Amino acid sequence: MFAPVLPVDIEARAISKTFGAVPILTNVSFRLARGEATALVGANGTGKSTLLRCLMGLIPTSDGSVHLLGQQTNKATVQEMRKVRAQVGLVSQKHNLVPRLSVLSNVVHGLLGKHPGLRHWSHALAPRASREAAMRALERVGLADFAHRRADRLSGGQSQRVAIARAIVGAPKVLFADEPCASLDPSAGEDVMELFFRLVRDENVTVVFTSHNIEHALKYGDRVLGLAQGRVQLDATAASLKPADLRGLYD
Ligand SMILES: Nc1ncnc2c1ncn2[C@@H]1O[C@H](COP(=O)(O)OP(=O)(O)OP(=O)(O)O)[C@@H](O)[C@H]1O
Repeated sequence: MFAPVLPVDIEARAISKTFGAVPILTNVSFRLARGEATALVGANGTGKSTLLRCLMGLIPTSDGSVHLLGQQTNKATVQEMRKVRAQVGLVSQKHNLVPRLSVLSNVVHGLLGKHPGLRHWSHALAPRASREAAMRALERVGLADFAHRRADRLSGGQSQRVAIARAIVGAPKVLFADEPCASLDPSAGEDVMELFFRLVRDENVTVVFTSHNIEHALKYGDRVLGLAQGRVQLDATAASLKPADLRGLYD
């Protein structure tokens, strides 16, 4: 019997990226299967965030191609890209909530990709189904009681949980997380990582996350991709690695 072949949700084919004349990413290739969590690690400035932005189609590659959920991003029409983006969520290092709006409105914003337009700007305007989906997402991150609080009256850990609710409200197939707990203290950071990975594992979401925390990379990643000066230096299952194998990336 052959093991079933999982669909590939994200593929980088020999991608390179330069800013001006400066090479940032060079000949980066990998394929990430459905439901796989990949930790992207490497020293400061080695190109992790740039790679995430290329994978999401937010910036063009200089060479090579990205295939996200079956769509070659540099060949996609605006409508095709919109369709892909509606199935993709992002959790960034700083939660990027709109401070003056309610927690619930901020979570409703997670549906803007699926329903572009003013109605998904504020929970008061949003259709009932969207408000209910946002409430369910808040329940899943344990913050239903905070739905009507202003976003700027939350702690860092609570804000990041709201950002997670916003990322999952549209039931994405793929989630990108750029140092999701970098701004949190170790205990709040651990809670956020536990919660995030419990939710994504429940839904078989494909995840790419960056982290400077070697323990997190090995604990939450199925696979670890290590970048050094914009090249893939390490590509292995987390189970086959020890912390020392990753420390070399920081020398
Ligand atoms: N828009 C841009 N224009 C010019 N250079 C850029 C731009 N964005 C990033 N860079 C440069 O690209 C390099 C890689 O940056 P990037 O943010 O991808 O690294 P990183 O691995 O995510 O770093 P960190 O771990 O510090 O977050 C850096 O030298 C950065 O200055």
